[in-house]
Amino acid sequence: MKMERIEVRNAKTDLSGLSLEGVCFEVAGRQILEDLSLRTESARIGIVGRNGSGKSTLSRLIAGLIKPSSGSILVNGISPAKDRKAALTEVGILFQNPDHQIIFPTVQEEIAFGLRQLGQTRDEAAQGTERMLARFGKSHWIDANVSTLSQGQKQLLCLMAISAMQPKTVILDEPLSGLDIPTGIQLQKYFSGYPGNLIHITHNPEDLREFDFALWLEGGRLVDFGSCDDVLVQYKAQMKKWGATDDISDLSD
Ligand SMILES: Nc1ncnc2c1ncn2[C@@H]1O[C@H](COP(=O)(O)OP(=O)(O)OP(=O)(O)O)[C@@H](O)[C@H]1O
Repeated sequence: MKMERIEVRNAKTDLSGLSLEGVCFEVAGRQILEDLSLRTESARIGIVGRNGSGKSTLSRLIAGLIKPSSGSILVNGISPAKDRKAALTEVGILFQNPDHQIIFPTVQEEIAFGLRQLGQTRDEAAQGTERMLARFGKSHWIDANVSTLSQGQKQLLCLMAISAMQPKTVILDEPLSGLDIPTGIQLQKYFSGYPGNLIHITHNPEDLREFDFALWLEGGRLVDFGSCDDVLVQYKAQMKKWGATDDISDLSD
């Protein structure tokens, strides 16, 4: 168990990558995350851990959607919860369930909204939306009502909406888990070529094949972090061990 180690890959500054310093998160008197500290400049960060270990909560903190109860979080040198304007270009998040993300009734509005948030005019946002749809071969979706899309298609819409904004860091909160195999492979291919940084939450170590850094959460605490290969070897061994027990009451709470 390594709890307090700080990694500085390339002891420069906080201006690139992810930095957590004593991050705690509490809700309704319950400690969800406890004293998370690490620093990395890796462009590909995986987050693993069992159900309920705090992965989604950490991803929302990193995206700045919620604030830590104590401690600080920097993504590429900015505090996403404090500097919401800068966060728009620094960090985007793709949720597991697209219904938690989509807020507009039509495809056009959903993609254009993010671009308007970045300060683009209505015309610029409309052009950016058309370009993004064309890039994914979905120009015919422009006037589609979101309710007519399947889950996988909605996930692709969320991906296009995020990609249009080109954030430096994209957080993937298990976005592939509800998709059919070809769609999952295609999205994974798209992400592996993403020019910015990726933070990928997953239960499947296979998703992190090309990743260089991983952190492992259990019960809201950091069990391990560092080289992805090293962390995943330990993680897989422990998951197998826990999976081999018959005690179903031992499921994470
Ligand atoms: N707003 C909240 N109020 C109360 N409890 C919460 C809240 N948000 C999260 N939790 C609790 O915090 C713990 C961590 O939840 P979180 O969703 O971050 O875990 P996770 O690792 O993403 O789980 P999964 O892999 O199942 O998606 C869970 O026990 C959850 O019930």
